[in-house]
Amino acid sequence: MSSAPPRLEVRNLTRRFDGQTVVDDVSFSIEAGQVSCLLGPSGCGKSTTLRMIAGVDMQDEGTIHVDGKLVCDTVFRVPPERRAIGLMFQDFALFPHLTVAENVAFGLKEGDRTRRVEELLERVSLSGFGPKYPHELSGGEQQRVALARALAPRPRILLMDEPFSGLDERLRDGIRDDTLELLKEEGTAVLLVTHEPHEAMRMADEILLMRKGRIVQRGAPYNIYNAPVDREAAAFFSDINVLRGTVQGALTQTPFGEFLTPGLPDGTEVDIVIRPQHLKIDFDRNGRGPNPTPTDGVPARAVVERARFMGRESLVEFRTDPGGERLKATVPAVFLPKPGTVMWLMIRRDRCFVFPRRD
Ligand SMILES: Nc1ncnc2c1ncn2[C@@H]1O[C@H](COP(=O)(O)OP(=O)(O)OP(=O)(O)O)[C@@H](O)[C@H]1O
Repeated sequence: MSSAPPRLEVRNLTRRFDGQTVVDDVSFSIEAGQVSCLLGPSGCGKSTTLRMIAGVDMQDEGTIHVDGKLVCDTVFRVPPERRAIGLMFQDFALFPHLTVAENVAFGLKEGDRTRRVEELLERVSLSGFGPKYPHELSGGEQQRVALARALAPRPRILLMDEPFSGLDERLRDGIRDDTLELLKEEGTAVLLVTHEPHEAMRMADEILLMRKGRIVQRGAPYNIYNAPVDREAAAFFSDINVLRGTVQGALTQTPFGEFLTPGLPDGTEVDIVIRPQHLKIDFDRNGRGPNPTPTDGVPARAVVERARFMGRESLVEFRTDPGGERLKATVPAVFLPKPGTVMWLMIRRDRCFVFPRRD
């Protein structure tokens, strides 16, 4: 392991507006070549965090270091233009009166300017676009120019705030992948802000899940998705089903049999959370369902309320009978049973998360 300090290190960053704490003791670091994603719902403090790192807003508490050098604390402050930090925001605002080449060259000194502009335009597949003006380009092309412009001065860190949200959905995944490839090649440390879990999963080496000004969980996309820290974190990434129950003797009774809920005192109310893709659907066999198994527990009888085809999968909504619990299941195929059809559901026990209820 290298002993070099992280490219970006944020420690105990706090920001208050009108007595309200909107960024609350946030700490994280990003290595060169790493893409980290601040993910969270609207208003949780993502952009404010970014603005403090960029230097256009100032924290009430905490420090920011770049390559081990202090860039900002509550007294000392390197101005934004001397932080070697590139910015790319949603409305990437190319200068309309400058050509594509002039836009990309904007932050560059004389010298290898022409070569760097050509190199970057080629890299974002826009060779030959140099003399054009922004209004002659599609949204996706403009976004690629904005990326080239942001990377041209070889920033040590690139801050991106919802950079893809203005784009046509069909273009987005391709542009995200191309962007990621270029960022990795350049070795820039990237902090990307988004409220879209899909975007974070696609782009990030590490996700920093933010809520009400705090980072509630951090980790690789796989870990965040498969080991959410609480019910809200699970629900942020997909629809969820919640089975409610009460702990009795380290067990909780559900329509799918007993669940082990060790370590929780008797009487604790728990939510057992399962994603729709981890419900298994089986047919009714003259009033009988499949046999119980250790991995899937006891089957529960359920009646179809509604089934919809979603393109990549079918979403079937059930109501357990007896019990009346609403449950959603997805199937990666066309599966559209009629409302009123009796079926049986089982749940992958290894895919369930148990959380003490908070509300
Ligand atoms: N200059 C300001 N003055 C007062 N309140 C502010 C200011 N800037 C942000 N806020 C408040 O701080 C909170 C966090 O805002 P911020 O823009 O950081 O959230 P966000 O997570 O980026 O949301 P979004 O995804 O909608 O941009 C919000 O409640 C916002 O209204």
